[in-house]
Amino acid sequence: MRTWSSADVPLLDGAGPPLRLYDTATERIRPTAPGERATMYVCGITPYDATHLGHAATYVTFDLVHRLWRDLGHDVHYVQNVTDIDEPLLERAARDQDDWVVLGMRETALFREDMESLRVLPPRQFIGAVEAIPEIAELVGKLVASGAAYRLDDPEYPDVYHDVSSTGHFGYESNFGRDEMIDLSRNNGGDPDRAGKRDPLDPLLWRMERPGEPAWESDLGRGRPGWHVECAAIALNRLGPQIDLNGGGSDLRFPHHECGALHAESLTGEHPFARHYVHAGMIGLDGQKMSKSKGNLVFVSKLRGSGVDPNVIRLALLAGHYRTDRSWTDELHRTAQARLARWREALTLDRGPASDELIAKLRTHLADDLDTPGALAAVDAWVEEALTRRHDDRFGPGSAREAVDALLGIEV
Ligand SMILES: Nc1ncnc2c1ncn2[C@@H]1O[C@H](COS(=O)(=O)NC(=O)[C@@H](N)CS)[C@@H](O)[C@H]1O
Ligand SMILES: [Zn+2]
Repeated sequence: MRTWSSADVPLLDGAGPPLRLYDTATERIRPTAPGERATMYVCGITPYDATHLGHAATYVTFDLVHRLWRDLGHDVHYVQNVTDIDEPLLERAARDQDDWVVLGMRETALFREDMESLRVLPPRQFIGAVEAIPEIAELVGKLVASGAAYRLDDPEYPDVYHDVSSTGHFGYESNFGRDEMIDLSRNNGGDPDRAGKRDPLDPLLWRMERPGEPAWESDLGRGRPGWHVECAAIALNRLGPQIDLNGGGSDLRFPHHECGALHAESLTGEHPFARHYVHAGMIGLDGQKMSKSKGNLVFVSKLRGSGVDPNVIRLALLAGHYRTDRSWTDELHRTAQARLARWREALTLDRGPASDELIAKLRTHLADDLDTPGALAAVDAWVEEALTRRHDDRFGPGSAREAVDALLGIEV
């Protein structure tokens, strides 16, 4: 699937400290120690109701990781999927008498536009679940052959499930207790109550064809893949058996990333699948999580259509820490608007304070688990200095502007 076009990223002199991030599995902030090549798999959208501000906040978060790893000189291999076949998509298409393929394409096109406007750098590969079905089916076939996966003895729909005991590590990624996992599975597309499963938590790998549902030929029989295995296959086949970072919003902590790790580790025998599992907090609207089911969505495209500068949207989302559940409010929007205007005034001066201290502070704050509040405050301080006292460093404003662009993705 076509990815989107990239904003230019200014190259800055020098380098900052290694990027340290909170890892859900080890429950600690640890250095991300990628080699020359840094590998990152971030779960993409299910293409309907795209792109709301929750999606935007999560993709901007991982854009910061992408930009920081580049600033540290790594070759970043970033892969993202599109879940262009799944229950929720089929349901939405049915509700709107839409063709599910057309709906997916339309929303994916809008998502690309929104990502470009927010200056989110594109993944190197942007892969749809449908186009990946052959490789997903192949992975499931290997799990069946290894005995880690099994067929339900349901004569009508002998679906294929993954035995969660097959790696001996199930639960390490999310650190949730069993009851909580059962609950989350039930509320996030799982089927813990289905009769015949070895363990209620066993995730679906392959769903045999149901009347009226899209289905694809495979050695497993006509059907379609489960949700989690699509991300395991797409990541493994492009990034290798172990990756530096598997990311998404915190609602993917369980079951999605736990089951993805199960599928990957069961196939490769390598543990952990990802050295960092990174989860971004939920964006709400006036205190309620922004979600498709609640219908309280604020769309990037609507804000853009009403003349809001995407840099304002990005700056507003950066004002809170990425792991904090937070709300989009008018106050947040207005504050970002004023902040961007003030930054623009100072960063376009032809003389101002020197920038090297600011650049060092930006790198240090962002390397500390993406401390964007600290980073924005550092820019505020430089801007105040530039607008209230005389400085005559000819290169200060220009190089500060390049750093704000390269590291925060904000273009003034
Ligand atoms: N309110 C929200 N705040 C922050 N992130 C959100 C919010 N809602 C969804 N997300 C994140 O946005 C990304 C896309 O969400 S999604 O469209 O529902 N799609 C999926 O979760 C799957 N296609 C992942 S394979 C996910 O990382 C999800 O965790
Ligand atoms: Zn995913």
